[in-house]
Amino acid sequence: MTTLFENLPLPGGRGVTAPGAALPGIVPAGRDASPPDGTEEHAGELAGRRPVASAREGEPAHPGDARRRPSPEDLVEGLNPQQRAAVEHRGGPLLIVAGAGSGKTRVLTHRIAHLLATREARPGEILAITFTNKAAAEMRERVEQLVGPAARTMWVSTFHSACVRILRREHAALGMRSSFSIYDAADSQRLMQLVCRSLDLDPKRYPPKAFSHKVSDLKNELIDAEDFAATVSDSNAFDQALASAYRSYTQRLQQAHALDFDDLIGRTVHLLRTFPAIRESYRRRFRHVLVDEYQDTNHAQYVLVRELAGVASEGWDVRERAQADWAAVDETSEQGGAPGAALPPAQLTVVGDADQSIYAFRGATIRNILEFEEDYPDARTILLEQNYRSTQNILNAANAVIARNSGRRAKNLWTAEGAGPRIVGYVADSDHDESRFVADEIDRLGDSDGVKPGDVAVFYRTNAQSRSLEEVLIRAGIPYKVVGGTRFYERREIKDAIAYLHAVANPDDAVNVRRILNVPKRGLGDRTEGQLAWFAERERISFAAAVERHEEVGLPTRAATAVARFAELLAGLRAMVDGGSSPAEILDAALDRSGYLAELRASDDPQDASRVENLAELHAVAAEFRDAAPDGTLVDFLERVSLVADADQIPLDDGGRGVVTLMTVHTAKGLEFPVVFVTGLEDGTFPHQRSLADPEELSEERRLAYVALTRARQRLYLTRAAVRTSFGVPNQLPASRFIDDIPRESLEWRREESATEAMRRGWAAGHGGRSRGGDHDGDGDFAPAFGSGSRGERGGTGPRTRADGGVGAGTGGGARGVSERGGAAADVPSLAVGDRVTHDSYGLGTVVALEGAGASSVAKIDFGGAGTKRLLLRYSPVTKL
Ligand SMILES: Nc1ncnc2c1ncn2[C@@H]1O[C@H](COP(=O)(O)OP(=O)(O)OP(=O)(O)O)[C@@H](O)[C@H]1O
Ligand SMILES: [Mg+2]
Repeated sequence: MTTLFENLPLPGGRGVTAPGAALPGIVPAGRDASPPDGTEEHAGELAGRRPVASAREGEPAHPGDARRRPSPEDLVEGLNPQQRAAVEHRGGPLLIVAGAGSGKTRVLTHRIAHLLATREARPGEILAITFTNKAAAEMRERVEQLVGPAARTMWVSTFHSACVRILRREHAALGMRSSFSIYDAADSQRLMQLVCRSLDLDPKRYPPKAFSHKVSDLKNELIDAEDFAATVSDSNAFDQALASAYRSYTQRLQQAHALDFDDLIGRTVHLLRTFPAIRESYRRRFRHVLVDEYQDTNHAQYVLVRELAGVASEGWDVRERAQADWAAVDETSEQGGAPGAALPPAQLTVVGDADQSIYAFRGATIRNILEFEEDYPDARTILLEQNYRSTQNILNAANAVIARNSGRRAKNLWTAEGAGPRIVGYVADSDHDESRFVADEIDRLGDSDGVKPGDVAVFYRTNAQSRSLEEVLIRAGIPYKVVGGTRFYERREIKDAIAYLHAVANPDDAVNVRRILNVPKRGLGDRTEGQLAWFAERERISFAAAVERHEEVGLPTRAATAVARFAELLAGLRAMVDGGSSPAEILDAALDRSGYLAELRASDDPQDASRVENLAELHAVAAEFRDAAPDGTLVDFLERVSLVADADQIPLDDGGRGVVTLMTVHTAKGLEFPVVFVTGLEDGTFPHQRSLADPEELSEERRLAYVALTRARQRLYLTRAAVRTSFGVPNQLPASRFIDDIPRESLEWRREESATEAMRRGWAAGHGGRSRGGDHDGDGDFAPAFGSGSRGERGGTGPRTRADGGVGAGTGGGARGVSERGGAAADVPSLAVGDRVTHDSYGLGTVVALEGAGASSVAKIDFGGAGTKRLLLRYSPVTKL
């Protein structure tokens, strides 16, 4: 078969490239071998249930797999006594709490293998939950290595993937289509925007984005629109607006046959709570529920686990549990799974580390781990204290940083690895200088110690920090990969292409149909869209149905013709679905027949060329899907791409040397690397600016720092920039308070800002500063003044220029706060929000926000037609009117 992309080299020269290529952890819906609902295989499972030892006799051997299966004894070999106890524990719920790198994930994997090797469980009875699809694939692979291909029928997945699987099976009970769409965060924000617009809400007072977050928080607490509306007081205008937006948002999702990410969990909880027979069937199926990274579960996920596993009534005798388990299962199977049958709870194993809870902003609550014992009174808790990942110096640093959080269980991680090299600290002049140090050091380690790029990870607090690292790595010729950032699936062309597929798979998906109505341009503007939307509302039909019935809408001729062609296009693509075409073929047809690809190809904008490449990459993902799942439907494919988490973009090993991984600390959870650079260790960067005044947020930042430091196995670098440019504005930031906590003897400064340097810089700022007059908007960059200028000048070649008059009185000595020395503050116009100003190039504007003080004051100014700009006032020709 020929494809549209035949003549295009695929990016990276490989058949399938990293984004989405691995897409592990999700099996296409309906393709799972073992339905949980008491039919077919499952019924057989129950009927064939015999005492433990003979349970698997009838299982087919795996020809061609001649490796000796490890014995249960092999599986606990090399584990320490606590790890071993955790692997061998049977009966009541088990909580494993332990610091980073103590083998929690390893214990979970070995525990699964052990249950299988002792024949106490069949693979189909195991549900293991991990935090990312990548972690799921890794765990499945490791179990497979240990016990062979039987592992394939286990459910190892993320919460979201497991819920999608359940919902696709049980959709009928909830009155949903099995082909429901899944809206990611961007989709749901778009929908919220539409909702707010149609409710005529002033976006300044009621920002749709904030509403999206609030709705997500409510859903994580399992509070639906009606529940919420009932709690809102008449006098609270904000909450009232939120309540109506929430209600309308919920309706729109339903009309679109779509679920957002939070719904995946919430609807599954609702399903299990509302239909006892369905709940029982899953409880009968999953006799072992294991959850990794339990500290990051939110309330909805917590309830989900409880619903799936069940809770023992008080006084349940743990020792009798195993026996009762079999008896009860036999009983229920005879009753055909009647609700209310006395089924003992599944064996629940959760592992986590309260010190690594870093998702409070998504509603994760440490409470789930701290109070596990209260919630599960017969739970056993096992602590692991030996760390197998890092050197003692790294652990000393991590222990010291986390020790300052209050209200935690003290832990004392130790390692038999020895002290290892000391942690290296580096104070750079600027963010570019910092990046350069990282690149130089990676090079040096390669030459002197044979460290491969794939051994190295560079972490930062926020995605925006990756850009200067990228620039420097590209120049240094060091292969790297950014995980997160502008994610592949968030690129415009990829979202457009996927919107086409959604529109084809699910005609009721209004958001996606509307997204592509005029993409590529068909001369269908807001007016036509509005007319169609209005018609849909009046007729109580979907937007796509309105497109089909366009003749009745009363559109002007030109628009009518264009809409007719659009309707034809969608109908043709839908016919391909019915005709059994693969997602890859449908994708090709959509991009071809719509003219989307042709338009990009005809363009001479270089960005459009890379868009074509990205689409080729998406085609490669679809083609790979076709090869892996020849019967996979369009819905299956969309499900797979919707659920790719950031952490799944970590590249596959490239020719054995790998590539440097750049990622945020959040994404790094659970991973480990021989060499780790933690960059941007400044108060205001990491810890994040907005956490500085809030003790709870600061505690979370501290946990984040603990996660960052504990990813390192052998070498750890901590770097900071004395001046960091963010959003085009240079800021002078003091050292991160986390650095101060690290024991001196574990840390060696490769370059520390000396007092003389600080003084010299003070002199430079006072006497040799840049002339005034430049301006900087949010998209601009200070690189000419800072980045490239300071690059390569390390070692102090003369005075350096500074835009920010504040200098280092405190930067080396640990004093906090931005100094305002330098005499420039007087030049800064004093502004207030709402002031009218004039700017030499942008004209008239209104101040909408202010940040910083004195020489580092930044104003956000709305210049109407010229857009909203963020300006460093000291360098901007702004005059107050
Ligand atoms: N008993 C052991 N013997 C040898 N290596 C071990 C042992 N236990 C764990 N390890 C190794 O230590 C490293 C850390 O283990 P693992 O990733 O399971 O820790 P973790 O507690 O899950 O960490 P995190 O909190 O970061 O998720 C891994 O490389 C693992 O293979
Ligand atoms: Mg782990």
